[in-house]
Amino acid sequence: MRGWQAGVCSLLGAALDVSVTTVLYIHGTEYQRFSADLRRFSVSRSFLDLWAACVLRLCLLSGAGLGVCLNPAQGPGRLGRWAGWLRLLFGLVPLYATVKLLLYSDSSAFPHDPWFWSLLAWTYLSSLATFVALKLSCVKPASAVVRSESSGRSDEERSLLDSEEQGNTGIKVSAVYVVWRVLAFCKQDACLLAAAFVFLLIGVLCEIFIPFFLGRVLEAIVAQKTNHVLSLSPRLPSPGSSGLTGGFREGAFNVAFARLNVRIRRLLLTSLLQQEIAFFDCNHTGDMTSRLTSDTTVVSDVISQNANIFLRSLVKTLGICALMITLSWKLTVVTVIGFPVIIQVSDIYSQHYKALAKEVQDALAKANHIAEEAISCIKTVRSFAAEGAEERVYNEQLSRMYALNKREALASAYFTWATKFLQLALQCSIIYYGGFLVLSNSLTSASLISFIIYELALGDCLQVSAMGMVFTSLVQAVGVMEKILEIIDRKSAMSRDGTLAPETLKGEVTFRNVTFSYPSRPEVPVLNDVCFTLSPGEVTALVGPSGSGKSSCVHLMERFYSPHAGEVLLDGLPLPQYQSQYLHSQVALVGQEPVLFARSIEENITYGMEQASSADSVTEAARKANAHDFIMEMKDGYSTETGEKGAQLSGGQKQRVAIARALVRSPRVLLLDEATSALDAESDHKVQEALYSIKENCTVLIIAHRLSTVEKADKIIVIDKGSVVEQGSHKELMRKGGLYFTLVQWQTLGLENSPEDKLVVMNH
Ligand SMILES: Nc1ncnc2c1ncn2[C@@H]1O[C@H](COP(=O)(O)OP(=O)(O)OP(=O)(O)O)[C@@H](O)[C@H]1O
Repeated sequence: MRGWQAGVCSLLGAALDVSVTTVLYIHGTEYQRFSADLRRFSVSRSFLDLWAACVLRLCLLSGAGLGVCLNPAQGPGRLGRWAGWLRLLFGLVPLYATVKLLLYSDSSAFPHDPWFWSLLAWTYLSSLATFVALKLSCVKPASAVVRSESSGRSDEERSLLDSEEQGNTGIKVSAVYVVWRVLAFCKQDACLLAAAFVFLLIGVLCEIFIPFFLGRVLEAIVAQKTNHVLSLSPRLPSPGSSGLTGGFREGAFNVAFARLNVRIRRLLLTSLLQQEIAFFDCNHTGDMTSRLTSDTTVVSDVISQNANIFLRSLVKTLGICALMITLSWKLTVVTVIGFPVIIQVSDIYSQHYKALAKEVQDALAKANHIAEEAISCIKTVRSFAAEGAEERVYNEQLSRMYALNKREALASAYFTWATKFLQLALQCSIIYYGGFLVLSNSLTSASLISFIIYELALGDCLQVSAMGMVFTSLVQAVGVMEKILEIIDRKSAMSRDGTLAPETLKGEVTFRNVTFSYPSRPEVPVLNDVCFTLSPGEVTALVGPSGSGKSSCVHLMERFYSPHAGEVLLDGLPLPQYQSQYLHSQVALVGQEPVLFARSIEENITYGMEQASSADSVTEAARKANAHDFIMEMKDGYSTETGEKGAQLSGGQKQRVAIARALVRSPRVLLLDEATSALDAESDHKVQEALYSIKENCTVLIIAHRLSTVEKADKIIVIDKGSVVEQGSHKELMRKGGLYFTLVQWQTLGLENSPEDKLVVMNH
């Protein structure tokens, strides 16, 4: 419902409310009740106060409704900020009505007064309706923005635009949904949890009869000076059985939540690994690893520690309430009066705390990211003497987190004060009213003693010692879990449901009118209507000034991104039609900065291969990549550990291992993006020879700044500012005297070929 519609409904509802309340209050037509009650108001007999409360509700609702109608854009938001306090205020009305019920219950007219019962029922009903109206008025108006601009964009861009509006990961989830999902994750352990719950029920049942028995015993000893009631004790459930079941309950819950922890971590990593590359361009690695490491730990710890206590307290609360009602419904009403206030205070607190918990997690993830980046790039940090700067940035994030922690602590303190105060007020009311009931012979002293013990136990269940703390922690866990679910539920913006996996593949790659820009910077065009073909059995070189879009072509061939317009075809069929696993087994890439994993050289070469390849094929690939000799010179040969990201190898060694890793797969398409840039001339020559020798079975694409390495290529494609400007063999292009000629000339002079350099040369 739109904001203004909810506002109008609120106004109409408020008018109806005041009309019905007035009719019920004056018993239809007895207008003189107003003047009579004004002259002789009695809190236990007159109901003018209930009518006045209704008028107050009318004023507040009309104000809120008018505000939303007159300002549909900002009204709901503003009202939303005050909704918690308004609900608290409106919640006091049914509480006050309940007090009136108790006061009026002593009157002889009480049981047979239909007007009173109607007025009471209407007050409860209208209070409930007020809550609903308030909720609807806070609904933000539906966005009228039609996303026409985004309709022409690729999936990734649309997804990233959504991400900007909804947070980095693109999905927002509510607290109810979070709890629902956690329960769904627990479905597989339903039997274990059911067993734990049965133990919990038995334990709680054993516990809650103890105060009942204690009341009888104390009354017998103190008032009747006898202890014969003690003989009843063996027939009552003993605390011993509660301890026994407690152990089983604890164990079963812990096992179930350990399994939940494993499941959440597995799902999270699976979802992360399925995301499109653009997602990682826009989200920090630190944030993602923080979700996997600290956030999942927080969730599993909090849930395993607190869900058990929470459930136990909840069941105990219900059992205690049932016994309290059987002891005295009037005293139970007095006790229950405090509940809505406690719930509302908890609600306001939980909203605030949840938002804070999320901010703390964000600040922590940012701090982690800074530390992680500084440590992993320590050489760069040291070479720029940036240790101080890194420390400063890290400290700033920690200070931010500390400030948030302080706000969390303050909110926690307020919550404790509020709940403690309410508990005290409730206990005083029960003792005062209970004493009155005993003195008027409406209640036995044994029942009062039992009731007071129950009330204390109920306080323990609901307040800080049990449910309060547990509630706080669970709210925190919900905030953290929301972030985890955002990732688990995120569907990759790039479909990976292609099914093609032909037995034979020629390896012809075609760029057909490809236009592309990176999803993280959609306004910057990178490729413009690019057309070219890489033919099987040929070595093709892609050359051009730095930033002209060469690596971007490779990214599209690897399907890291999707083109904005046009298509990339493999053997005449669009890449998305191929099965992802198959595509990457047929198209191998050696990137500009190849990444090795902290494993042995052999494991790095065979990385990701489903079928173990023979030692011979590994050696063969390493020989072609001119890596075999240096590997054999190492003490552990192919078992040598490469260190984190291959840090224990030189740049050239890393490149050669990476080339071997590509060659061992016998790919149909081999993409080499500056793959030999760190090699010395001799190694480069040997690797180039090997690459030219495998071209019979393979389509080879070479991107190289060192133009001497591409002279022998069957075809050279020259790309500039995202467009193909020339194509042909080295000789043809040299004859043509275009950009390629200029670049070669410039390199022959020994200068780098930046776009600026190129322009200067062209002008000459
Ligand atoms: N992940 C990315 N997100 C946004 N923009 C990018 C990304 N990668 C590259 N670009 C931009 O795309 C353009 C083309 O980059 P690309 O890496 O394809 O050029 P290149 O010709 O391979 O350059 P070089 O020879 O220096 O490697 C550049 O302007 C670059 O800033």
